[in-house]
Amino acid sequence: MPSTCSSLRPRQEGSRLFPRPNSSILHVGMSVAAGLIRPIVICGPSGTGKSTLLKKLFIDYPDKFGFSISHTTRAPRPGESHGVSYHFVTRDDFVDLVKRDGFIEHAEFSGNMYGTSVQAVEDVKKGGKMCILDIDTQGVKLIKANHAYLNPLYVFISPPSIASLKTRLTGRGTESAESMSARLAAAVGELEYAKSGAFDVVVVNDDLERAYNVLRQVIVEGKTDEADKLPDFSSEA
Ligand SMILES: Nc1ncnc2c1ncn2[C@@H]1O[C@H](COP(=O)(O)OP(=O)(O)OP(=O)(O)O)[C@@H](O)[C@H]1O
Repeated sequence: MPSTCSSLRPRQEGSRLFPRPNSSILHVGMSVAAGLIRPIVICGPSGTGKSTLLKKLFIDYPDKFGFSISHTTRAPRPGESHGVSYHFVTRDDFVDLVKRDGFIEHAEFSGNMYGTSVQAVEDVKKGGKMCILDIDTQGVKLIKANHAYLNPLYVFISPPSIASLKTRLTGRGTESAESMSARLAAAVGELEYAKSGAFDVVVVNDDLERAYNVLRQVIVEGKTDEADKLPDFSSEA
């Protein structure tokens, strides 16, 4: 399926809708007019509400965001077409693109390779739209290390507390006890990474409408000064 730039997690296939300041770059709207559209990196612990927030954004602004097409080595399914659902490529071609550093991130699931290419992100930009990359901290580190020229705005979606994260993951009903522990353990590392100042903007997803409004102002209106502060999780860690 076409998706915004994706995190390539297995959940992407099927259920995931979205495969992720400095004062000179605050005005996304103005940047669009000037042809300087920045990709938006959205990152945050699993269960913090990234998909929920992005879904609202896409509904409210259907024309503002572009869809990047992922690469895969799996065979097309009925109804899927090349360059629309995915770029369907051979394993040799995929590996060749990996070697040429053509992927922002790539991963293998169930014997098939998937990747978000730099070209796919740039194609969205060329089309005059913002590409949202919903990726994990590993992906953020890869972009910073290898593809910093993409110059994204790094947005961290934070839970109000680790306890609330646990409640949301439980409420979503998608996780086994084992997966829940793994996600919560990963969250601690992700929050530490956010604390290091890796993100331009933090949005605390406490009340959904409030958080959505902050995210909307940051992404659509370029008002990064409306963003939140990272909560202090030290009493919970
Ligand atoms: N502000 C909020 N208040 C309460 N519940 C919320 C809020 N935002 C999202 N949720 C709920 O929390 C659960 C997790 O949200 P969601 O699936 O959007 O998280 P996610 O960050 O995209 O997770 P993953 O990275 O695992 O895909 C969902 O059941 C969602 O309805």
